Amino acid sequence: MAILTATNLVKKYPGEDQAALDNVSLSIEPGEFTAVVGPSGSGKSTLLHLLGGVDRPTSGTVQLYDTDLYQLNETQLAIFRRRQVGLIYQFYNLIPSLTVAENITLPTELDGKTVPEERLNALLIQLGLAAKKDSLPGQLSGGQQQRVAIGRALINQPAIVLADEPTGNLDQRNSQEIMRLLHAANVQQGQTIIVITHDPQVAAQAKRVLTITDGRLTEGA
Ligand SMILES: Nc1ncnc2c1ncn2[C@@H]1O[C@H](COP(=O)(O)OP(=O)(O)OP(=O)(O)O)[C@@H](O)[C@H]1O
Repeated sequence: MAILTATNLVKKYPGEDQAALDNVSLSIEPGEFTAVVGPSGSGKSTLLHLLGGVDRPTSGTVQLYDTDLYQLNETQLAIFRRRQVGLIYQFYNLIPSLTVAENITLPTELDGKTVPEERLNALLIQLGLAAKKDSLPGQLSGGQQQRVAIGRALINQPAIVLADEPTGNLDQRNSQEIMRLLHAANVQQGQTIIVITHDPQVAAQAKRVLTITDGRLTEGA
């Protein structure tokens, strides 16, 4: 059974004549590792945001397990997203005044829960950030900041991880490290991962590739 099903998704932004997403349907199986490629402006980020409950479609549905995302009200959707969706962005989106540990544990804290110290420490070791636990994002390299963002995305063990150009701002060595961590989450935790990328080397590492052109989705590169 699919973990994520999008049906006839249309997204028209106000004031735009053309739909950013034009009737996109898509089914993702649990544990899939999927890359989404396509030209700039073709609708990749729009699709990712709709799959993750970040924005609302003009029409169409997104179902994660048996929850119809856009039947939820804003509060329900925010809670669902925090628990079930891990989001990773090109420019990390960390909170500058919080330490590495605080950034990573934020989604759990927002749920009124505490991350056990052993789990946090194990994750920091896995991310290669043990020595940076109390550092602020401004004291880290880009690759380190992205690893913090991965920790934050994984801390609640979400059903799906959505990454929008996670390696777009990184050199090849750091890109490889980010991909290694995403693959580890995929293989070891069985997490379902969707990555937007412009990098053919990153797309080549995915089991499935989807292409968006002018808001329309096709299977394959
Ligand atoms: N908030 C918005 N308001 C109006 N138009 C938008 C908005 N966000 C995106 N668009 C438009 O929707 C279309 C798809 O944008 P989107 O960001 O999804 O593309 P993309 O494939 O992710 O591009 P890139 O690879 O450059 O990040 C573009 O024409 C863009 O200008």
